[in-house]
Amino acid sequence: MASPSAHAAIIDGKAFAAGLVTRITTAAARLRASHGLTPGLAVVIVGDDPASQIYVRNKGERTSAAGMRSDTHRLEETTTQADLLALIASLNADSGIHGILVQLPLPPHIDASAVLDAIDPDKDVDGFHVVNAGRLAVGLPGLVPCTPLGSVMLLKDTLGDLSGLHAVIVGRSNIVGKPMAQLLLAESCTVTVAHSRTRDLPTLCRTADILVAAVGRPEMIRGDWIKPGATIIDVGINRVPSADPVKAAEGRTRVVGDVALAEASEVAAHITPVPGGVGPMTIACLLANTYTAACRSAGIEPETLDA
Ligand SMILES: Nc1nc(=O)c2c([nH]1)NC[C@@H]1CN(c3ccc(C(=O)N[C@@H](CCC(=O)O)C(=O)O)cc3)C=[N+]21
Repeated sequence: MASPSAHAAIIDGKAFAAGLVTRITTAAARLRASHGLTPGLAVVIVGDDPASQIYVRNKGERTSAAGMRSDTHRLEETTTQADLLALIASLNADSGIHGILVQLPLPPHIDASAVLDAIDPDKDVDGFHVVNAGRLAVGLPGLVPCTPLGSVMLLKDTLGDLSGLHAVIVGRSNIVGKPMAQLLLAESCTVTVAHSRTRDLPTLCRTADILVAAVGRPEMIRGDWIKPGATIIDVGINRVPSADPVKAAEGRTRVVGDVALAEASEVAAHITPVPGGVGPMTIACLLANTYTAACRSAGIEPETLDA
């Protein structure tokens, strides 16, 4: 069998996230020793979507392991918007809670943006509040959405200075695509945001030095869409039937990204895998934002968490 002509380096998000969590844990311990302050995160989940339950449990365990307070509020699927808003008001007023995360998606009878915008922006560790979106857009300090924040950390660790590089972001969501565009603009990239109406997406993607895939379509981005030597950030987490037909018939699944990893690896210089790439960075950045929010609540300058 012919050996592949080139092979991308895998960007090990899981290892980078582990290092970041260690630095956060150390910084949080120092904050407790110096100021008697323990960062506290409240996670609110409405309903019992199994994937959301796993993610929320995971997050609670990580928060506690980092020496922070973790409260999980599990509400029934039928919870009213008024009850959810009342809980958020009480968490906003709780001085022991520095971060509030309302797990998405919310049930259809609840207006998600009304709920997100009810969170105190200074406790909005997801960075989804309209005030934090505005702060990011104009370059003011605020809280930055975790997935884009973690993705840019990986890019800077891999490439160093990003200035002048052409970044193509596929996906224009408020939680990934748009904030990712703002962060990469702040790094002086030339940024193009593509979406479902973009014409000739493969040709556009081939102009990208940095390609960010955040569309939620399994393996949509193929090897021949990629510029040789590009760096690929795959934000997608898609559950698909197992590659093994026997296991698939038993209902077993696997997780794949928005990028066809094996094909893309033949062309790109660097690529984040799924799993083990951006996902672990999202959780690490949630802890980082909780630490940052706790420091700011007390007027303390957060320690640098850079590698
Ligand atoms: N308010 C809110 N904030 C969120 O940040 C948020 C949310 N709602 N709703 C759900 C999504 C999903 N999400 C993930 C984060 C990390 C992994 C992760 O670490 N995944 C691992 C394991 C993947 C697997 O095997 O399932 C990996 O990529 O390596 C996955 C999913 C955060 N979300």
